[in-house]
Amino acid sequence: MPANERALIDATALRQWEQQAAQAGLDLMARAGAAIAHWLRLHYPPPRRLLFAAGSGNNGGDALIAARLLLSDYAVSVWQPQPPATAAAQAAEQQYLAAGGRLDSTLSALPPAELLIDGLFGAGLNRPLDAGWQAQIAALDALPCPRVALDVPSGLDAWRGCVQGAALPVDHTLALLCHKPGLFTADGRDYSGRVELLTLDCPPALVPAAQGELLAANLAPLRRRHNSNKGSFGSVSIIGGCAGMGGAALLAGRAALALGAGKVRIHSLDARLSLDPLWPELMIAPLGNTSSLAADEVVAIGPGLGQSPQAHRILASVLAHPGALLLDADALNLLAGDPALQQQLRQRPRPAVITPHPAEAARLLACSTTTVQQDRLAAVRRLAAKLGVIAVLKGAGSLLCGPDGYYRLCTAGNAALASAGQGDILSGSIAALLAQGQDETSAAGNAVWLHASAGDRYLADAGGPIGLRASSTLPLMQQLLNRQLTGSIHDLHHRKPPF
Ligand SMILES: NC(=O)C1=CN([C@@H]2O[C@H](COP(=O)(O)OP(=O)(O)OC[C@H]3O[C@@H](n4cnc5c(N)ncnc54)[C@H](O)[C@@H]3O)[C@@H](O)[C@H]2O)[C@@H](O)CC1
Ligand SMILES: Nc1ncnc2c1ncn2[C@@H]1O[C@H](COP(=O)(O)OP(=O)(O)O)[C@@H](O)[C@H]1O
Ligand SMILES: [K+]
Repeated sequence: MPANERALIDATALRQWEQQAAQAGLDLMARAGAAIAHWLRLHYPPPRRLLFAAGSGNNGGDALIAARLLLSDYAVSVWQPQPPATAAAQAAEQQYLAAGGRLDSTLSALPPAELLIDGLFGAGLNRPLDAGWQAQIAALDALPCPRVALDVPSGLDAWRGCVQGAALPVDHTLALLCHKPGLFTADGRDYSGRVELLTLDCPPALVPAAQGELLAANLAPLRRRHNSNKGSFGSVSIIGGCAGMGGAALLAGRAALALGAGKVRIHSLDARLSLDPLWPELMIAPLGNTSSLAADEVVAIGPGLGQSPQAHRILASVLAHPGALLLDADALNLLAGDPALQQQLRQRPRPAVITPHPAEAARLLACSTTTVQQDRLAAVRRLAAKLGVIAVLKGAGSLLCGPDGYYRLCTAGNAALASAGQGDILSGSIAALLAQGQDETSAAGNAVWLHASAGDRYLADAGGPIGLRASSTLPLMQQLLNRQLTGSIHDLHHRKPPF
């Protein structure tokens, strides 16, 4: 996807964009209606019985314009529960009626349709749907035909990805002008189906600066020269693995090795953990003091760390590590409980990476997990600003954000990754990419993408999301990474790839 099509624009900037386009004489609703009609002709060619649901806002206006353009070739019905409330939607209604279209306010009175086009609510949904609307959504949901949402599935918050009372799950969503983050995070993926962007060919001069983007991987910088050795790919120290939680540190360590770190050492809080028999390449040492850490090594602290006084002490001293630093799991829980540690983190010259899941994020922000999940973007921005870090808010539609508020949203991944130990895999993977010289933003973004995409590969191969163990994610990630690099390696040698 080209970079400009990955842009994410906040609600306020989108409104301004809309106004500036209107001032420049661009009729965005006409363009949206035409693009929607074109898309429908291509994907659901005539003859067909189409049912448009047209709401009172501009989302309904888009539906009415598309309906008018398709009147001649399709059997078109329009369900309009309320009259249009904006001037643009009123004009669209007039044109539709003038072209011979019919409107109906009773859904049950309409003939059965072969395709439902949902233009009830779009990006302007601004409060939860009441019981009456929820019943209308349920009635639409009961229709036995495929559905296409215009801009956003009705009832889904375009910006936060939360269902507002009820939402209509669809097969396709046609995002208009730009992608909306709510299509991909929180509940978004469960409702939006396959998302396609209709850019409406807006002249680049009118396009505002983006506040975020859909995450894309850039793994080419990880390609390797023949003339390299393990020292070329950095060292990682994983600090964690207290009694009963050694597996977390081992998973993180294995991930760091699998994703290409030159050397990986686990500093375990449990002296009994001295060897990983399946991965003997991992060096395991009991936790000494942090003076044994080299300044240029990558430190990942947290997997299986526990919250003992010893864990607290080691975290306090590791925050002074001058090299790259990643905090996960119990390191984040300790951080949440101690403002002095937070202050230390903020003062680091080199910003750390933190990888909270929603419950850890809630502890760090002193709010509930529900509050985090109701506005994941606001939460990740607050975390990054409050702690001066690169924050990764994990979960469906992982979000990455730096202290400047610019964010990236991962559209890959699925519930196959909702299994124990996957967070440890992600931590070790980020550490591996940091060790190979990627900066914090790139390492976190690339590792999140590889991890989520490995989950998608599993889903496709296994036919479903059940049964992916954290350990089994590693070979999938390794393969994805190597395949991404292959092109660059062959470019390097000016040879045609053999496959
Ligand atoms: N942003 C843009 O530049 C463009 C926007 N367009 C369309 O315009 C849409 C946004 O239009 P609007 O801002 O008019 O908003 P919508 O059409 O999404 O709907 C808002 C209307 O529903 C009402 N409403 C909101 N929440 C409600 C609730 N819970 N219960 C009952 N009523 C509720 C509002 O008061 C308003 O009347 C986009 O989604 C897109 O389809 C396109 O026409 C093209 C370009
Ligand atoms: N439903 C989901 N969709 C996409 N990614 C998910 C989903 N559930 C979990 N993940 C990913 O799996 C990982 C789980 O991490 P975490 O919750 O810390 O697990 P653990 O504590 O068991 O290691 C994160 O990278 C998260 O983004
Ligand atoms: K809609």
